[in-house]
Amino acid sequence: MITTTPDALGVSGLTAGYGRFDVIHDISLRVARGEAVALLGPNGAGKTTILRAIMGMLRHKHGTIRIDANDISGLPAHKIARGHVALVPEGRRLFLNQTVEDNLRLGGLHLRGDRAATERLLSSVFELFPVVERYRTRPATALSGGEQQMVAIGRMMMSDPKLMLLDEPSLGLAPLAIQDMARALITLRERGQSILLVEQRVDLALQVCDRVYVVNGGRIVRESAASEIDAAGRELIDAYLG
Ligand SMILES: Nc1ncnc2c1ncn2[C@@H]1O[C@H](COP(=O)(O)OP(=O)(O)OP(=O)(O)O)[C@@H](O)[C@H]1O
Repeated sequence: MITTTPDALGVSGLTAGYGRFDVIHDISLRVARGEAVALLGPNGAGKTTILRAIMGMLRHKHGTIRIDANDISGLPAHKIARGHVALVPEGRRLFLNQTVEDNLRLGGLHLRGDRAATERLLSSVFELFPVVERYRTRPATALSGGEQQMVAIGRMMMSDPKLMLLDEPSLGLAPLAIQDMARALITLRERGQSILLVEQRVDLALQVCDRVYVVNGGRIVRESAASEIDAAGRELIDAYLG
């Protein structure tokens, strides 16, 4: 008997927008289990809107969203966040006056005090980001942008999600911090984490991801395996990104 593993994410025919205006149209995409996939596209293309619709933060008009074969299309955002999907939003949104550790523990609230599970997840964050462990008692505001991004990714890891969504994690970071973050994402993927990454930096997306979708004008206009993107393909993507 052939058994197929369900995709971590399957989006089909998704149309959504703000008020009466549709911003994304008939979006279909998938992230296989353990795969890292990028959404590339210019400003205003609709990438963040796709992430918001997946998270249930935005009601969609048409289409279905499946996580691990479960249809989550109608679920409210707080149910989708609970163990299904975690989002690192653009700008990170940490509680800057709280300690690094408190920010991380907030990501594990759904564990409802299960100490063993919380400590296991905290250890895996500290293993990936030793600097986060070193600064665990400091207020988040005392950390650099790159370190704060690590805390934001760590907070997402604390919810042990089936799928991680990241919205432009490289934004505003220095080149060295971007490289650190890329390495962390590659390690997460190697650990089997499924990832959907919104990026404007094509080099970062190709370094981290197995596949890319190009979004333009609210539609998917191209899909490629990262390994198949040669110089000409790269030029085409750069042209879309302006
Ligand atoms: N809350 C909102 N209300 C109305 N329109 C919105 C809202 N948020 C975004 N839009 C519009 O939806 C379109 C897509 O925006 P979106 O943020 O999804 O694009 P993006 O590809 O993520 O771009 P960026 O890289 O600039 O974040 C834009 O035209 C934007 O002006």
